[in-house]
Amino acid sequence: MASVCIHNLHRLLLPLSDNYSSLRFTDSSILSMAMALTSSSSIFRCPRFHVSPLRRTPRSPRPPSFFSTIASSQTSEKAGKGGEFTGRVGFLGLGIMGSPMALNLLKAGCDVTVWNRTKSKCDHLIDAGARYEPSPADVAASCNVTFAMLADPESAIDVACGTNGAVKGMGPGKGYVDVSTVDGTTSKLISKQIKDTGALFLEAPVSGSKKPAEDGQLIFLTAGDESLFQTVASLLDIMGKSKFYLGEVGNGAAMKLVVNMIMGSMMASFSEGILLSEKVGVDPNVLVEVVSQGAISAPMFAVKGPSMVKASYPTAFPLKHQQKDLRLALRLAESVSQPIPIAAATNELYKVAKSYGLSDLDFSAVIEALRAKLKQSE
Ligand SMILES: NC(=O)C1=CN([C@@H]2O[C@H](COP(=O)(O)OP(=O)(O)OC[C@H]3O[C@@H](n4cnc5c(N)ncnc54)[C@H](OP(=O)(O)O)[C@@H]3O)[C@@H](O)[C@H]2O)C=CC1
Ligand SMILES: O=CCCC(=O)O
Repeated sequence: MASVCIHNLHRLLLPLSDNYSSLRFTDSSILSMAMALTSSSSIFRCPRFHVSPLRRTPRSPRPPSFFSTIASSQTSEKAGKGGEFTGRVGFLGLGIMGSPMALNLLKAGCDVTVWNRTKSKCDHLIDAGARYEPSPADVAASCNVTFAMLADPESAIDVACGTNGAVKGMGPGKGYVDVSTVDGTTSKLISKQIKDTGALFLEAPVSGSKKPAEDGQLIFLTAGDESLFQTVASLLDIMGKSKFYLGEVGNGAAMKLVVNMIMGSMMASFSEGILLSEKVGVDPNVLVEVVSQGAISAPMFAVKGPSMVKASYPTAFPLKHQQKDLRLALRLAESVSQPIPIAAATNELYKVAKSYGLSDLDFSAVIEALRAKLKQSE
């Protein structure tokens, strides 16, 4: 098995090494990856990552999901309801995800107060009935529960703990729900500062992109104060289709990073496949169709594939955020001494894509990094 593994890794990684100056895979590094893969039977055993107690609480009946092909109009259950939560809801961070999430709360009848670093992004929500406060501290002070959807660990910490950060407005009886994708260390830091005020904390990163956010079809990966999870359950149900409670703070972040690590590698592999099919004269549109009918079918391939073939990358999940998540997943793996060679190579590819100025395009634009190198080699 070891020799097969070494051979395959060799074939996989050496071309990358040849094509990218930033990718340096030597025979010895490939050997150590292969040894890690073959000697670590834990890859095939139960993972060391425990998410106990785990509870998944899907809503019923479910409106159609983003990728569902079932036509249905069951979305009316969201309309006109603030759920069981009757307090004031704050929302910090109104980017691609935060904006539709806050809008869905408003549409459901919630009393929502918004803040965003770039104030103009609040305007359409204010028009839709939201209140506005000039700082995260003011939002937290005027609301019972405050959600935050920020770009990365640095901005999540700054908005929560910085000057005029949410912590300054928190206190007993309040709750802070961070739905940004960050690492566990960041989440624990924010949790501690929030809880030191007497307030409760829940991390709740989401699976699902722009369209699921618009459709209220996100998947929440929550951890932290279970009583806050119960308090905001009806709000999560407005914004999402299911929610998982995963125990202590850090488990939600870890789950999210593992999911996005897999997603980033899948997208990189899919990109290579599209380019190889083009190169050998096989219609990549047909490839997308074939993939969609087989065992490796995934909604992501079906949704992104056709536009990737047309070299169109309308941003749903910015490439810079995917690279951030790979970076954080590598750190997570490092913290438990687990080799993740595929994710490591994938991260290098996304870094190359960023260096080509693709950061703000959809993460499917990673194919352009491969395409550019292909052209250089021709
Ligand atoms: N897009 C997607 O498909 C998904 C994204 N996520 C995660 O959700 C989070 C948000 O993603 P998304 O909405 O796409 O990202 P965007 O880049 O569209 O929005 C980022 C938000 O963070 C704010 N922000 C950035 N830096 C700072 C700072 N230093 N101080 C204050 N505010 C700051 C931005 O404010 P401003 O408007 O002023 O720039 C904006 O509100 C990320 O962690 C991402 O990984 C999770 C699931 C899916
Ligand atoms: O973090 C981004 C996730 C995007 C998705 O789940 O489609």
